Amino acid sequence: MDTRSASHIRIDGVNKEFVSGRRQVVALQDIRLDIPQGQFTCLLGPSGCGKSTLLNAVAGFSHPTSGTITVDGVPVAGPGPQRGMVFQEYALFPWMTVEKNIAFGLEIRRMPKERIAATVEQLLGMLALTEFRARYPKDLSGGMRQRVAIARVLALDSPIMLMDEPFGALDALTRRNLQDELLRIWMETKKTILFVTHSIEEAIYLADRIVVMTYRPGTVKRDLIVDLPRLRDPASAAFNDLKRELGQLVMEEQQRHHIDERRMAIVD
Ligand SMILES: Nc1ncnc2c1ncn2[C@@H]1O[C@H](COP(=O)(O)OP(=O)(O)OP(=O)(O)O)[C@@H](O)[C@H]1O
Repeated sequence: MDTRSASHIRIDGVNKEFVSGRRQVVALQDIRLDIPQGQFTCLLGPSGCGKSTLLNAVAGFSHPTSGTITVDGVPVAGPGPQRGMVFQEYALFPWMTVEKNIAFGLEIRRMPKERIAATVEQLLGMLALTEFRARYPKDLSGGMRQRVAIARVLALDSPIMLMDEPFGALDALTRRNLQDELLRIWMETKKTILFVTHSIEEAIYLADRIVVMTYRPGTVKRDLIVDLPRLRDPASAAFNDLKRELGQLVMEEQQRHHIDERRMAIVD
């Protein structure tokens, strides 16, 4: 797979405001992040701190109110082939089989049939889906559906993968299996990954770097490098030290969230 193309993300002074009714929400305020090629970065924080807003802006689905986002120096003006997105809800076509779902993006790109077949074959193997190739999404477990969603993005060979709580709806065991698969794929392909989660453990297990965000306005509260060797052991002392430190930071923001909700209930 070609991973040499564009994949350095630069987020420079990004602000995003939403107006809903009488209220103005500052979802992002002055976000500055430089994400080098091949880095696995997790955006961590409680609900409402702007993680999805930032990811959607990098994807090009929505535009910042001000500031710029570039990929290898080129401003993001909309969705683009170098940025693949995996959502929490597996965005599969229910009327297509597993292999058709994986092939779809390649057919749109008019890739030659033999190359599509070879790519689909490789991905079915990589994600342990070969024996489920003829099934429809409704006949798959949540974990398998998410595997198909990941395979679909990998098929397009985007050098950047944007993942919005992709394992949030899965049970603990399936989640850990998919985390391990994602790590293996990332090590093989060296894609740049920007991954949203509100799970502290998931962030420490996966990331090279964790960016903790504040609740309203969404700013960078802490930006740290995780230098524990992989595969990481959630039972180790170093893992738990970091978990405690991050837990404290996230808790502070969660409390601000609760206070804000109570205040709004009184105002309403
Ligand atoms: N389209 C919108 N219109 C108005 N406000 C919005 C809109 N999208 C997001 N917001 C607000 O912006 C803030 C950030 O939302 P966002 O969804 O990015 O947070 P998040 O950290 O991803 O939370 P979650 O984990 O719940 O998805 C929230 O206060 C949210 O209510």
